[in-house]
Amino acid sequence: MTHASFSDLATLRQACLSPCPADENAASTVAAREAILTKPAGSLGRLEELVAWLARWQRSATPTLDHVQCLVFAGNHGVVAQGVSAWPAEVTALMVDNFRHGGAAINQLARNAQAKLDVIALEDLRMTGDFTQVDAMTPEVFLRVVDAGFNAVDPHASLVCLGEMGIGNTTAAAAVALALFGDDAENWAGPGAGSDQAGIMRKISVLKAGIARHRNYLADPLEVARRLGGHELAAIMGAILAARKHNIPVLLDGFVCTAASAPLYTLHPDGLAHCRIAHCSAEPGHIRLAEALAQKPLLDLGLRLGEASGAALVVPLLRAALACHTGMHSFAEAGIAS
Ligand SMILES: Cc1cc2ncn([C@H]3O[C@H](COP(=O)(O)O)[C@@H](O)[C@H]3O)c2cc1C
Ligand SMILES: O=C(O)c1cccnc1
Repeated sequence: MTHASFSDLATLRQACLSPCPADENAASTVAAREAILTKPAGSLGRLEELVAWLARWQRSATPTLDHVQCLVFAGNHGVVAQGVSAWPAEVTALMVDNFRHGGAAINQLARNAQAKLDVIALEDLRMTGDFTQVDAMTPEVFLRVVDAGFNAVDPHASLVCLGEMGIGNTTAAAAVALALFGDDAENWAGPGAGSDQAGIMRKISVLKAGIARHRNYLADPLEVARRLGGHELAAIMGAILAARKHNIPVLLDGFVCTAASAPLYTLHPDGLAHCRIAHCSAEPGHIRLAEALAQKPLLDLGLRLGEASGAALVVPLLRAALACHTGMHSFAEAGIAS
């Protein structure tokens, strides 16, 4: 039995508007040690910044990666009825089974990262409402899935990798991005899991119809998430809030995961400071979305999968960064005049 964390939208909004501050002391202790290690200053590039980021959000000058949790949320989307995915909605449940039997890409990548994989199927994989016709979620369902995401985070994790599975969710993600950041629907619509040009054109029409239908409510990022998003996207938002509360840094995966996180940034500019975008998805809107969140994705490998695959791939990189930081000798220890 999980406990309810957000009893109403006002409580959730308050949590989003008051993210706890970083531990800058831990980050500066790490930076001070970085400066005396046997290398030219700054020569490990972003690896140095990543160790400081871990320290800042774990609130420890000696960050660890002992307990890495990969958390994949699954949900189904009513908007699939509009022909926006190359795949039928049934594939969501089949992939959840595949995750449970160890057969998906994320099973291999999580094991490779020495991470625990938790898969949460939301609302028994019932569909959201088709956002061209109705709200994707009622306030009750929205709060329930945000809660499910919040409660899925292991409070003892050293790092959480977030990801998703949900046929049709690149359309929900694009709708959220379009509502929050504007621009043309064409710039947020991509092939997702393999839509052809005709499928992308349908997606663009669906995005425009969704924005038109909900236009009077889109100034509020929580309404954007509730009306246009999805169960797994809302759960990702809840997980990000929980991670902040439990001092856990977060790796966001690709386009869908980043779009899910975006309402927290528009509600508070510091709301995603404990999160890093792990990689730049091949989904064309992702780089634009990362820029809107003032982030630079860590890897760019042309992945377009989701499932937390890109996030899990960054874990070995973080282990490498930590190994240098903790294992290297100082100039004094090595007898090198600096
Ligand atoms: C077999 C399979 C495995 C997947 N794993 C992740 N996705 C990814 O593709 C889906 C989104 O694309 P769209 O919006 O075009 O439906 C999501 O489930 C996402 O996680 C998959 C998709 C498929 C088909
Ligand atoms: O980057 C993503 O999140 C993505 C891309 C394609 C399909 N599903 C997810």
